[in-house]
Amino acid sequence: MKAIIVKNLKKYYGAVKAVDDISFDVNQGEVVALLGPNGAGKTTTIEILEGLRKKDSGEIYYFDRKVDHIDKEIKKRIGVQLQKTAFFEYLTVQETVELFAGLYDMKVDKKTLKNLVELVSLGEKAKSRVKNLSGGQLQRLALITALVNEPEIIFLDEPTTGLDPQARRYVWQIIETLKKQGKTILLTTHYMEEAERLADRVLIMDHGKIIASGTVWQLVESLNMDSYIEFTVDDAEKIAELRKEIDGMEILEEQRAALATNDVEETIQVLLNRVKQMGFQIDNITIRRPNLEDVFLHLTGRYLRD
Ligand SMILES: Nc1ncnc2c1ncn2[C@@H]1O[C@H](COP(=O)(O)OP(=O)(O)OP(=O)(O)O)[C@@H](O)[C@H]1O
Repeated sequence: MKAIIVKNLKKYYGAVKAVDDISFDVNQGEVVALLGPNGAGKTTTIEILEGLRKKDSGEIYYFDRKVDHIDKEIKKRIGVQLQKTAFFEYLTVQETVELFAGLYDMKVDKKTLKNLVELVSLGEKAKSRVKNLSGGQLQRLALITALVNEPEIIFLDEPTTGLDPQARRYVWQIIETLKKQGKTILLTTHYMEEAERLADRVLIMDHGKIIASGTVWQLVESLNMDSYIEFTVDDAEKIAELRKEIDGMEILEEQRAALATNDVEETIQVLLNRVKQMGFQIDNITIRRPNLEDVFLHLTGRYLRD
């Protein structure tokens, strides 16, 4: 049984095709990431599935049942973390969890409450007021609100946006724990590392469309490139000059470039020879495997991180 099936989903805002005829499914127990830049249509998609926005057209199935609107029955089985959650500053963590449980007509007993706050490592903060929490702690509290009703499917809209690397890793560990518990998770992100680390399957979205999907491995394999050579040049003009000379070279930032290749040795030799002839130097040469960023660049000609 599929947890979710989406067929030909559309949502336009005037001329903006926020979601433009997308189809996908999510298996039970699977973690699927909707990966794409700002404005790709990720939030619109997920909020339609949560019942927070109306679709223009298309079909949605939950647990193999076609649903025309997201009814109570479904809402009991899904957990929702919005991109931004507003909390009451003067409530404590514990009171906030109780409040959210109340929205589901549920009362959380002491044990469940303890389990929830400990899952997101807020045990010591249970009696602290929301206004005294850090950004990372608030984000973890927002995660709890998606879990209070013990859902089978969890929607996470950009669960780590704005967090520092350490706080981000913390949230990733929690999501991995939920995955181990067998939860089905659909998350949105514009961080390729997040999709690479958490997702069983990635749906790459751009301009309202799913432009590629598969496991990270499948997506990266589709590039047909073994390696990327990256290097820096201490002069932005020279890097542009070099790009004209070398096929397949991409400028990453002003002074950094990447070159896709299936033959590292030969490509490095060609590169070094050319650079020598042109009379300058390259530094910081690294060789790495292709990643989702390269896939996005290959498909759209743009960088995901921009
Ligand atoms: N309520 C709305 N009214 C008009 N346009 C909207 C509305 N909501 C979203 N859009 C537009 O639809 C497009 C998709 O937006 P959406 O928020 O779904 O993208 P996203 O991929 O989630 O991006 P982000 O990461 O910034 O949230 C954008 O062009 C956005 O401006």
